[in-house]
Amino acid sequence: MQYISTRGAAPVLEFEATMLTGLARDGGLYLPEHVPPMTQAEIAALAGLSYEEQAYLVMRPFIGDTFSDAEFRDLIARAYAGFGQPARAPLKQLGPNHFLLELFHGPTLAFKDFAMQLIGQLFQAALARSGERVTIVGATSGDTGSAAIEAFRGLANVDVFILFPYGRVSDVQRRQMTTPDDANVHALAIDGDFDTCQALVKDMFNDFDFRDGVRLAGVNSINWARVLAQVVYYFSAAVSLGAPHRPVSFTVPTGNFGDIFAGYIARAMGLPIEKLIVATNHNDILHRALSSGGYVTDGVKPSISPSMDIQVSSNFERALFDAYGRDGAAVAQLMDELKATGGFHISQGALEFLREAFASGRASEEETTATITRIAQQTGEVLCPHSAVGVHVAEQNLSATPMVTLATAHPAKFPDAVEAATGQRPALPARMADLFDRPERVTRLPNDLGAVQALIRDRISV
Ligand SMILES: Cc1ncc(COP(=O)(O)O)c(C=O)c1O
Ligand SMILES: N[C@@H](CCOP(=O)(O)O)C(=O)O
Repeated sequence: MQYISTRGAAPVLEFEATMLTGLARDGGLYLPEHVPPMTQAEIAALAGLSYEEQAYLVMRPFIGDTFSDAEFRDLIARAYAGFGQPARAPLKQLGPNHFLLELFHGPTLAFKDFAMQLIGQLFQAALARSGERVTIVGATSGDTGSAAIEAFRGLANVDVFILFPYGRVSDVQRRQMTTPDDANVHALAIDGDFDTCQALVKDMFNDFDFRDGVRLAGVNSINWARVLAQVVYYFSAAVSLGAPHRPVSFTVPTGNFGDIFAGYIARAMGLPIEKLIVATNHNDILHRALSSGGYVTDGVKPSISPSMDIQVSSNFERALFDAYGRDGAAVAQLMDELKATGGFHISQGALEFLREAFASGRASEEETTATITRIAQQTGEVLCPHSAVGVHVAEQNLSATPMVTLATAHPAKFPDAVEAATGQRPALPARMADLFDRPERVTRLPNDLGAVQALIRDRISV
């Protein structure tokens, strides 16, 4: 299995190098050269298997000979052993044809754990073999950061630097990043928004002296392995609802487009997904782009679903690559235009391609709060604000096809928004009960590439 860049001008890589590289050297994102299909019989055979076995069967064709079969099975088992639910991703019924896929039972209470716990294992195995050390740098709007820290804390051959927007993550999210006391964990509060943090990370990857000097690695969803691990739960949910004999639709609370792009890969592998519905909060660039063809940034507005406060949605580039017939030069031109002018127009042909797979909707702040209130009253399920955005949009798109909405975080990560909607403050799990008593360790930095790079060099003594 070989991986190519969305901008067509970076080396073609095998799985291991793709995973350890993160962003391609031409600024693009890696994708498999061909998506390996699963037959109807292979999909049907997933029903009733453990999540771990489904994960092995779905991901195996993508990893080439990076790991032996036994090693890969073992790494998957280790990755999910710490999840609080035997089903890993339980499916709950919300309404007659509407289901909720709970993805928040991992160690940091968000869907990010599904991928991050696995790539933590894959990195450790690969680095143990090569004897290399890496510097992981990640941008977060709140959840990726804590998931990455949890997956890599305490490892001898990894330093992990997480850039989060100062004052724009919830208190629980911030403390999850600032309270681990491991020497290899570095939480950096940046003056700016998530897009600022993500741009700094990409700039570090595009500075080859720095990149090679510190042996930079990325664990944002620019890393293909992150997307791959998220493909699995689309299969697990769909087969439990009757796939491949019955199609299913998914609504996905969306920011950086990584999670929904994993659904797109599942669909490309042959999973009968009728529609993938992008659900945004009032940072609705993706909804506007799919509605009008204009992808135009207009500044990140804080919301009660802060993890989706994103305007420059990294993984949309992967979808554009397919929509433009895998023409890397065309994608590079769009991305240059985005950087220079803050937007671009999607061609009619590409837009039609995207609309065949994706639909979209948005939820206002009021609609999000009202959805948390109503669903708690009707079903007893307490949604986090991101999941509520998803449920609101899904409800506008219900049909005869079963709809699965992804519940992407635990409500206790966003207690203020949930309390405002339900009158009840959701409790953190017992293992996190002392989160607010632990001392915080964080460095505040301006939006200045040189300052961030200097700090990283200093901390790792390069
Ligand atoms: C809780 C939550 N929901 C939804 C999203 C959006 O997911 P994606 O960025 O993959 O579109 C995020 C951030 O990634 C998140 O943390
Ligand atoms: N919502 C994310 C933003 C980063 O997304 P990623 O999937 O590219 O890591 C977060 O919580 O940090």
